[in-house]
Amino acid sequence: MDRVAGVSAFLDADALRLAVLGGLWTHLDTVPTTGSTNADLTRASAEGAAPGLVLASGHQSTGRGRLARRWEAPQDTSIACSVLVAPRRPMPEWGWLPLLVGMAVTDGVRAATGLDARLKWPNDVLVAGRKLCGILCESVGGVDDPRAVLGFGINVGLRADQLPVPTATSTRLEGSDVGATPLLAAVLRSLESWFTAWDRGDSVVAEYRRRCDTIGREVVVHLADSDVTGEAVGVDAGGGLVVRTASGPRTFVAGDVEHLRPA
Ligand SMILES: O=C(O)CCCC[C@@H]1SC[C@@H]2NC(=O)N[C@@H]21
Repeated sequence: MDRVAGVSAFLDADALRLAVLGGLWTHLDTVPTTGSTNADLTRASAEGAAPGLVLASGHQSTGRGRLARRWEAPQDTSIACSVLVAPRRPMPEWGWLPLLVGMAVTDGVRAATGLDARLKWPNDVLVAGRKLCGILCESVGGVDDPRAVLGFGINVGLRADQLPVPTATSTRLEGSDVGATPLLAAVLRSLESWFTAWDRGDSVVAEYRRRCDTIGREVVVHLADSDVTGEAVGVDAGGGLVVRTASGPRTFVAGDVEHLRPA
């Protein structure tokens, strides 16, 4: 399904424009419902839209998750948002993009709700150990004009019986009555600063480490065909997790990480 134009009662487009447009974000739309905001911006990019575009919705009928999973929530219970960017960093460093979004969501949630949001590598935003946000970044455009769609979904008003899995949570369930509009504005402002800093070549590793509960812990990295145990010691220039294992350091660019104990 394509996006349905109209006024979203959940996300106030005028207030969001006032709060975030003017720098990196150049154009912002909200819609009550759509298929997938990532799909919409992928299409918009192919049709010539300029980077800086933001699309947010209170509902998706075919929301995309990682590993070809679905990402869905009842109408106006979860923020679905995607932004179109044109990173200048070399592509091998684009593994940082989902990490930057995770940092921005962590900071935005903390600023707008006061909740103690933390990161699990690469980009799981957790509150009280439960997942508040899903992030999906996709490369679009050609070799001459590479771009990325950065998509994130933040659970806001979901009740316990509406959670997709028991390990998920929402700002409401964690005790915050924050509205979707101020929360999204805080996340977009933070994403602008983290993306801009990283894109001009600043190191953001120390700031990522400060927000991340994975580094400094004993972890198990679950791979398709094996499990690797060791101490997570850092994140490299490509966004990969560096783990000190019994057989030496290894870097993982993907994998499901389980936290064991503090190292
Ligand atoms: O599997 C995950 O954890 C990632 C979920 C990403 C969901 C967001 S919601 C906005 C954007 N549009 C999509 O279709 N997916 C992402």
